[in-house]
Amino acid sequence: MIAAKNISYAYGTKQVLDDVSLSIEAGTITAIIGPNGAGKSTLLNIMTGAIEASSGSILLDEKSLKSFGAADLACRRAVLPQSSKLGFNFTVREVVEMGRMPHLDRHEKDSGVDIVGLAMEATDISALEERHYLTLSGGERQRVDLARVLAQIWPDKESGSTAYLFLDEPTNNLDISHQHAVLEAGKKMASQGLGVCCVLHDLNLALNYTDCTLLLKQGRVFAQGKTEETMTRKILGEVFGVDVSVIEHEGRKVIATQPQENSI
Ligand SMILES: Nc1ncnc2c1ncn2[C@@H]1O[C@H](COP(=O)(O)OP(=O)(O)OP(=O)(O)O)[C@@H](O)[C@H]1O
Repeated sequence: MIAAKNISYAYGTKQVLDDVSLSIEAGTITAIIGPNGAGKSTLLNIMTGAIEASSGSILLDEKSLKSFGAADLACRRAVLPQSSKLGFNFTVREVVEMGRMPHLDRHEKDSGVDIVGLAMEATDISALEERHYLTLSGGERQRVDLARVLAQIWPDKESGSTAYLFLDEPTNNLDISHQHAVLEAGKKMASQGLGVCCVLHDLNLALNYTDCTLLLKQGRVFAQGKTEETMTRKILGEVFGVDVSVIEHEGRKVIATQPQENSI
């Protein structure tokens, strides 16, 4: 389990997280949702060790995240940031291969499994393998970045330890079919034992694909628990200031929204 315990954080004098706790369990997919500026990305950055909390702690298998070296941590958790910072013109395969770099000096046994190829298949980019990353569209780049982080923590039965996947708005720039494909890939990784945590703005994707949800409002936990129990008309209405209906349609739950008067 990776757990954030009583996390608070301020940028200078601006308090953006206040006493937030969240556990990501192996085999589950968790959504972090909330309005713009609620602190979702900041929480993700703290949980992955990119920034340090002002107070509180992050525990990975009950040990402080700070006690893990960079190489060990890279094999235990992968992070898809909101936007890629890759500036060099590598090919798609080279970018995805970068995800395997943390494993190279761990004397990884050559199992004959082409993890890079599998990660490309999972994100539907195999046909782009030889293309140069900087020539791709925004959505294609997003899928290549996802393949790179999937390759980084691809389920490995022999390692014996759980890995965690953190995705910050992974459906940005993606068409509807690839949005579902990304969440399917996340669910599949969870079903293979990983713990997955995604910041999502699309409430329908969160409702239909995730097991647990944390709703943040102005840096505080407004609600958390099983997705079907937290993503209710009342709670979503209070968090987002919109009128929400949760309806069943052909076996799926659908969230329909309309603005409340003076909602912003
Ligand atoms: N480097 C920074 N310096 C100062 N304030 C920051 C910095 N980064 C983020 N903030 C502020 O912290 C608050 C939380 O930001 P954060 O990016 O965590 O929100 P978010 O919930 O992920 O928002 P969004 O849905 O818009 O991506 C916002 O008010 C933001 O303006």
